[in-house]
Amino acid sequence: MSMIAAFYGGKSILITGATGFLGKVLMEKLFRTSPDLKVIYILVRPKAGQTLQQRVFQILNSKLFEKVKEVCPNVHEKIRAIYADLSQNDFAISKEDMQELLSCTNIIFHCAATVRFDDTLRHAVQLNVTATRQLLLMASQMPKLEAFIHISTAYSNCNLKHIDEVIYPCPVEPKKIIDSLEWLDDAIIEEIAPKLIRDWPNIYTYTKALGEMVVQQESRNLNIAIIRPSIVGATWQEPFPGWVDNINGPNGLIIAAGKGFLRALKAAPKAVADLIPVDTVVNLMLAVGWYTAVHRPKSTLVYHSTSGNLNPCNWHKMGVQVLATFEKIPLERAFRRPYANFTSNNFTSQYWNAVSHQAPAIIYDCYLRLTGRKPRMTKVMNQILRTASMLEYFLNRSWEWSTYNTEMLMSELSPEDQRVFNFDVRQLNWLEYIENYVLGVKKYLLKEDMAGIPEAKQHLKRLRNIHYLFNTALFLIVWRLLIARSQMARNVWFFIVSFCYKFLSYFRASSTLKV
Ligand SMILES: CCCCCCCCCCCCCCCCCCCCCCCC(=O)SCCNC(=O)CCNC(=O)[C@H](O)C(C)(C)COP(=O)(O)OP(=O)(O)OC[C@H]1O[C@@H](n2cnc3c(N)ncnc32)[C@H](O)[C@@H]1OP(=O)(O)O
Ligand SMILES: NC(=O)C1=CN([C@@H]2O[C@H](COP(=O)(O)OP(=O)(O)OC[C@H]3O[C@@H](n4cnc5c(N)ncnc54)[C@H](OP(=O)(O)O)[C@@H]3O)[C@@H](O)[C@H]2O)C=CC1
Repeated sequence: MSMIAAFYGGKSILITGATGFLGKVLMEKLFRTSPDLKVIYILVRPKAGQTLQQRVFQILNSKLFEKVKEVCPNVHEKIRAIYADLSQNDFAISKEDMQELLSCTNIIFHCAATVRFDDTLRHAVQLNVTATRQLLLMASQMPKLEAFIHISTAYSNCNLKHIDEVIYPCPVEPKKIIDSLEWLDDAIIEEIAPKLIRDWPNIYTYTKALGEMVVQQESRNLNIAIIRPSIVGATWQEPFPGWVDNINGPNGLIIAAGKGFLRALKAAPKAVADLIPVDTVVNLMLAVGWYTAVHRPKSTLVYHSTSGNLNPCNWHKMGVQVLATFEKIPLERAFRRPYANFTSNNFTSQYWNAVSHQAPAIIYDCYLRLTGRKPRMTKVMNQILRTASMLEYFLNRSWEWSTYNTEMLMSELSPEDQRVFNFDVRQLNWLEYIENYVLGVKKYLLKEDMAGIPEAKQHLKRLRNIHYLFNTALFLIVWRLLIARSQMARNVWFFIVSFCYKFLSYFRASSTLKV
């Protein structure tokens, strides 16, 4: 019997960010392995014209939850959506709901955050810092609380090269920043933001670092742990391989590459691609929840959920495997044939951007204009390039994350728990994982039908022929122009033609002799 699964039985669990990528997989695993848990409270806001109930209904009726319905048929009754907006005071939770949360919660998983790299400092601080402080305050008023698990990111200290499982201090106290945001106006905040974030690459990683500091400062006598995942990718094994549902991180780039929009990337081919499957992160979270509640470590432990030091893969290997999968299972209606060119050189990268991205987009837009349609490719391309440039920082560096606590926890688990809550990334086969990942992007994110693969392959063949035709025509035009204008080009041309003629004559003569 799994000790961890048994631990969550009968428990009331509060999850923030349950409608997000990580949150959904966490709920799924909890319901599947501990169907006898009491209730999962989720803090949700209405979104995109959907009420809380509609949002929950949509999640529970998605493919991700198919297995859950078999083991926990009354899952609808065990999930309690509470209206909350984490950017508001007291999260705008009603008094009754707050009372229930305070008196019943046993475990908190705090996943909610803004993960946009370019969010405003005000909003990112509200979500990633102030909301964490507010939740800790609530936690301190929960008599039944056994553990508070805070989800940070492995990149919260990406201004360092080697990162240990400790909380690093930030140059400016989070409290000072929270206080100053109350009276500074938005224009001034945006002006001082670059000075505040110093050597952090973006507001997201900076505010996640502040969030960790808040956890350390406001922990009181709570049982807290921090988990730092690196780049969270599709599911590895559970509930099925390749599940993914948003375009963050690698997903958007995989689509852009598969559709042939993105054919070159400023990335160091040998840099470590520190991806971690979402189910691995969730298994670690549940194991940490159990360990923190049962063993009550004296201090706040930090756990790295990373792959680089145990089972490294680099961007080159990843790119090659992504392309190999697109050969077998192409995406539909590609703009160009998928191709990957990784370069860390500024000049080469700009060259590829002009030749491989901007020029084809402009040519295609001209074609759209000529055929009476609205041009759109340049806009799409600029958006993709903007996204790629936002991710560049992470694609051109490698970090070393120590994993002592994570490995210690692994050794504390029973063999059964090591199997059910497997977070040993050494067992991950990258080639198989990436293939399933790409397949998952096609099936679950783009919702493309597998029956369309022969047509997609046919389309790629047509694109290849157009490519050859275009290149030949371009070559001939350039050459013709050169010959018309330059004596030297004419000389070279005559030399090549006479050389070919002589070679052919010799070849013909020698083959006649043999006969
Ligand atoms: C040779 C090239 C091909 C290579 C082929 C092989 C592939 C190789 C393997 C794959 C490489 C993978 C590289 C991944 C690198 C990932 C590094 C991530 C680093 C993580 C650090 C920390 C990790 C975390 O802790 S948290 C989660 C990370 N957070 C994010 O990922 C959020 C990032 N996104 C943003 O901040 C914004 O979306 C932003 C700033 C990029 C764009 O904002 P903007 O307001 O301009 O646009 P949006 O409204 O958000 O979107 C507009 C438009 O763009 C599409 N889009 C959004 N994000 C992405 C994306 N990541 N990739 C591609 N496209 C994206 C979005 O769908 C919208 O499209 P519409 O059609 O207009 O709806
Ligand atoms: N994805 C990744 O690669 C990584 C993620 N992480 C961390 O993991 C955690 C989860 O990330 P992930 O699931 O990918 O992110 P998502 O963007 O998928 O999910 C974010 C969640 O936070 C919720 N949220 C955001 N703002 C509010 C608000 N004002 N009120 C209530 N809820 C809000 C969202 O709700 P709604 O659905 O309403 O928007 C959503 O449920 C984050 O803390 C992130 O920093 C760490 C490393 C890597």
